[in-house]
Amino acid sequence: MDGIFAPLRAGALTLRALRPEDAAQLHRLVNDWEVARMLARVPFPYPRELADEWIASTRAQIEAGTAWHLAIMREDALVGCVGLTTTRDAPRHAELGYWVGRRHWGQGIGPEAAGRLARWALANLDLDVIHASVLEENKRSAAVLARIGFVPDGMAEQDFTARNARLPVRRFRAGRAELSAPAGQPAPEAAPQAGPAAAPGANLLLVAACALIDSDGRVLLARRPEGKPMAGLWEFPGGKLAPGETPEEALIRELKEELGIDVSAACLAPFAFASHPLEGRHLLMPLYLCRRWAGTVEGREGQALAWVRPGKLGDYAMPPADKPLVALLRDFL
Ligand SMILES: Nc1nc2c([nH]c(=O)n2[C@@H]2O[C@H](COP(=O)(O)OP(=O)(O)OP(=O)(O)O)[C@@H](O)[C@H]2O)c(=O)[nH]1
Repeated sequence: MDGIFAPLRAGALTLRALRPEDAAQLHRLVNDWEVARMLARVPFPYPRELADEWIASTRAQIEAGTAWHLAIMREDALVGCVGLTTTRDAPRHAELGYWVGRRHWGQGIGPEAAGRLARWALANLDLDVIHASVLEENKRSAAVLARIGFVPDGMAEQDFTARNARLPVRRFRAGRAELSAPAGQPAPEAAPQAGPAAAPGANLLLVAACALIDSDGRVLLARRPEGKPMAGLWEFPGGKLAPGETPEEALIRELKEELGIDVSAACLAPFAFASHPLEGRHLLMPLYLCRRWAGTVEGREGQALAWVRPGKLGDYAMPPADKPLVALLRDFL
């Protein structure tokens, strides 16, 4: 096992860091004109030593946090590679690419692997947009991107090493709105239609949230995990009100479930509220402050947590509804 990257499961596939011993298999798959001719930076013929060098460079990039090129494994066999590279001159943007060995084509490996890496990246890296380019003639790859949720983003040109030519490429892009549901699953629940007969407030989404403040005056933010709408954004812990619950009851329950702490209603001080359109509904979210709780704060649902100084809250990407709350908190604390 190597500790530089925790492998990702994608159906029957595993995406893991490339290892030196993958070089021979990788070389066999990529040293194929049908594969190399579609890839911008792959030479043909592909020298065997290049596989060693490239694998070493991918491991250095993962450690530096600049790119994640991963082996697509099915059982013990390497079947292709999928990669995501951060864009140096555009913060919060990255570029996705992948290839699958010819003998493994037509088995749904591309969408499964590329979709998983793209969703993981939006949830775990500081990104908002993922781009991808495919050679204009590469209809198969364009279809894979569309299936994952990528949308067309115009045309461009790129140098293709194996062809020794500059060729037209189709650009694609996807953000949280496009990638929030795993491939093949429906997008987040549709908003109920509030017709003329609907009860007042029927379109409201009631969410209670809490700014936990520690003894150093730092505020707790939690990162929305992969698979949820807006994955990767930071938010105040909390959640939707269950039927019949008060905001305080909902928060006490959510803070126990999400963070493993016990909070009493007397320690929840109402502070401000957010009122914002959200996915066809209208979010109404009271924000409480809490400085006293019992137990140790831990991410019970695998979510990343950060204790943030008020002056640094602006460095964390949060849902649009939270922006005014952050400004108020900064002034208050
Ligand atoms: N907890 C919390 N939710 C927020 C914040 N800002 C904001 O827009 N929201 C939105 O309010 C809703 C919170 O609901 P939730 O967290 O219980 O629900 P969920 O969709 O994540 O999952 P669930 O339905 O499985 O419980 C989400 O749509 C979330 O994006 C915030 O600061 N804290």
